[in-house]
Amino acid sequence: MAAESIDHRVNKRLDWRAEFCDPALEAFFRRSMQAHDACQMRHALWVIACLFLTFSLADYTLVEADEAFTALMAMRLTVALACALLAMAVWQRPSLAQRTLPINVVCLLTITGLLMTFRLNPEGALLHLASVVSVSMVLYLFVPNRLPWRLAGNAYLVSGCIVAMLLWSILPSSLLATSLLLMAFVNLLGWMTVNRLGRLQREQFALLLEERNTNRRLEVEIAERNLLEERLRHMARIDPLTGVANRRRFFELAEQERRRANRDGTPLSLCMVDIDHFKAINDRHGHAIGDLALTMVAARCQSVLRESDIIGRYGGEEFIIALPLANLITARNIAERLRHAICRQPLDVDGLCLPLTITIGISRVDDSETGLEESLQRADRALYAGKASGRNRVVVMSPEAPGVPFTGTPPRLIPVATAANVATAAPAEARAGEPPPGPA
Ligand SMILES: Nc1nc2c(ncn2[C@@H]2O[C@H](COP(=O)(O)OP(=O)(O)OP(=O)(O)O)[C@@H](O)[C@H]2O)c(=O)[nH]1
Repeated sequence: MAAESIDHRVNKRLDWRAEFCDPALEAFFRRSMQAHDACQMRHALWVIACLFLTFSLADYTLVEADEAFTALMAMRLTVALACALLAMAVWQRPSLAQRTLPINVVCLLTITGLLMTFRLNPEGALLHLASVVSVSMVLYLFVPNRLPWRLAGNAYLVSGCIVAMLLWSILPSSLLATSLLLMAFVNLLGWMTVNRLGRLQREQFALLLEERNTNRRLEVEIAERNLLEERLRHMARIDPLTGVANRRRFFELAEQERRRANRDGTPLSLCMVDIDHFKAINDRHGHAIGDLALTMVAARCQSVLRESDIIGRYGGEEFIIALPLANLITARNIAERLRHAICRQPLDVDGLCLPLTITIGISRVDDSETGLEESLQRADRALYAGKASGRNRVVVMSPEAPGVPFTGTPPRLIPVATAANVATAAPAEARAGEPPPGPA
């Protein structure tokens, strides 16, 4: 079971075995302890194997080199070999350290082998007692068996030891009671220690899980907040209806462009775009259709502009565009393209065919200006001049004659307004000395 599936239910309650009452949590704990248990198991097995072989030295001093000694050695070697084999198997497959069967088979073999030494060497009473105590402690402290199996193994060890001692009269009866007390004490101590260790481990594990759950919840919360912040930032920048920059964002970006243009000595032009007779669309078809039409006009304008151009909604049915690197001639050409993009084909708004036109007022930001306000006013004046002179046209306001716009007749290209051309009111294309339309 994955950590996520036991989320929110880290039940710290433990049973008499010092295991989690929740079986899923216990299984998860045991799985997470697998590597640790495997390591512990390997060490325990090597310790038992070494102990068994070491005690053969004592056998050698106590038993003469006869058949009994050979049998003892054979038994000790068998146990040591079984332990070594299991240790190597656990090294290969750590999951074996938590399998009841192989652990208990080796425990059974070890304990039986130990009891057999009683028979083969009835003289070494104290040696046997020491072996029983050692193996008992190893079974409790190092073999990562579950508590009932540890208790069962030790019960077999103690009862076998008592039976063997009585059967083969190994211990004088005066020492039997003391030995029993000693074994009972060792078992009590072992049980209490295992219980305490198990509880501590599981309490720590539960705390760790809780901490992990809290961290995960915090991560989710942080991600949600970041998303919300990003959405808010987006909402603070974008006009929700048309998807273009809102007025505040437009002026942030346009101001950056103005400073860059000023620094690099490059041109920057502003276009004020207003939809003609938009009120009539609202009145005739309703605001919902008006909204859709606004969105489509913004999209058509965007499709004509370059990535570096900045378009924003100025308010109502008015848009504003900053054209970096565009002098008035280029700006006028771009504005004409915008105008054509809108008027060349009626908008298909929700099945309705809406013929729309726009009027555009243009001004260039002058190098001497420290903000966008003045050029904005000029563009606004040009726009209103365009409205006044019939709409559906581009009007350019020259910085040299800011109060006097030049209006031309669509769809002809309209040159930069100057005092001279206003005075003569000659057709734009016929004006001599103007540079031809083209990139700035
Ligand atoms: N549907 C819709 N209409 C809007 C929105 N903002 C402004 N308007 C409408 O746009 C219309 C603008 O009307 P006017 O300022 O009289 O301009 P016009 O009708 O376009 O006329 P001219 O600009 O003189 O050609 C008003 O009816 C506003 O209600 C909007 O977000 N959605």
